[in-house]
Amino acid sequence: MLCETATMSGAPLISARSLVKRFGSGPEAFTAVNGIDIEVAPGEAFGFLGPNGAGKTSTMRMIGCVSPVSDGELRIFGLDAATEGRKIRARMGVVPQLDQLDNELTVLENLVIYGRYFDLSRKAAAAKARDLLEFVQLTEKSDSKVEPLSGGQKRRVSIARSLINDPDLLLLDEPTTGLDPQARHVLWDRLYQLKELGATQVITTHFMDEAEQLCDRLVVMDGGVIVAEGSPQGLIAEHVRREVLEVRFGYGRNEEQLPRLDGVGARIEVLPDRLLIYDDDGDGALNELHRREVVPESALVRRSSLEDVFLKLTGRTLVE
Ligand SMILES: Nc1ncnc2c1ncn2[C@@H]1O[C@H](COP(=O)(O)OP(=O)(O)OP(=O)(O)O)[C@@H](O)[C@H]1O
Repeated sequence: MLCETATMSGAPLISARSLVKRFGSGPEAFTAVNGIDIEVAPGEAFGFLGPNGAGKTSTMRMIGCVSPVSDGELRIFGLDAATEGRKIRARMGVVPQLDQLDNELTVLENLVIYGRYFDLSRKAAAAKARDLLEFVQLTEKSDSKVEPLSGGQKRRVSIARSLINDPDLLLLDEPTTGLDPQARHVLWDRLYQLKELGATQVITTHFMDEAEQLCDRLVVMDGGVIVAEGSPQGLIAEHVRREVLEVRFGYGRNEEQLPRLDGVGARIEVLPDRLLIYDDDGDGALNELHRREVVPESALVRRSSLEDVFLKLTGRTLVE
């Protein structure tokens, strides 16, 4: 097995209480994470979803024990992150937002050298590295330099590298940012496979589809605080209706349609480029538009998503 999750009699793997990250001091101080509480159970895929600047990376860096906690308590594997960072880091795998691979070395060498940091013998590190490259489907690139690899391949090397110490916890910061759709799907597949093998994953993302695909449970962050928490489907059921009818009447001309739409759907959200009409029966809402002889430029019924949850909770879209 690639990852064996620590089972600690049901104790959370990560537990944060009133966690704060402050940058600077005095009147110049900026609070990036403002008193969040989280718990991550062994085997869980846990996500931080939020727009740029929400505080996801700052939180992740505290969990990764590379950025000190400013206030509150953070325990990982039952250990205090403030004092036991070294022990915690030894049991974690980290895939940072930007790949930190050595372009001059081969793919295999990158993994072997990393394994040496964890006191693996060269032979053991090489054997482990080969297993991991097979897992991320890059065996044929083992002896290639990293430099010419595609973004998706580099990401997979980073994932393989993060697993070299058989981590009990894997931290993935924006794992698919900058990748094309096909590379994203390959990566999702590998992460899903890891989860099946029992790995505990903490993922930050500003892609709602990624959060829906990968996370068992997530917190939605905005402005350094948690605005919602639950499973992707649970959050959608709690905060928005099952379906959305998206209609466009022309940029900037959507709001003026509202009087004609009174009573259509359960709730209407106005965006500059479209109206979102939430209802458990999107086709029913569309039929009602037809009955009223309201003819938009375009109309589309889709399933509600985490993007809709975010919009409802903050009044903003995730990617603005
Ligand atoms: N070293 C730092 N010094 C001062 N401010 C910082 C520092 N690092 C982050 N910040 C600020 O803290 C806030 C949260 O940043 P953070 O990187 O945690 O957000 P994020 O949710 O990960 O966003 P992104 O999706 O862009 O990575 C931002 O306003 C950012 O400018």
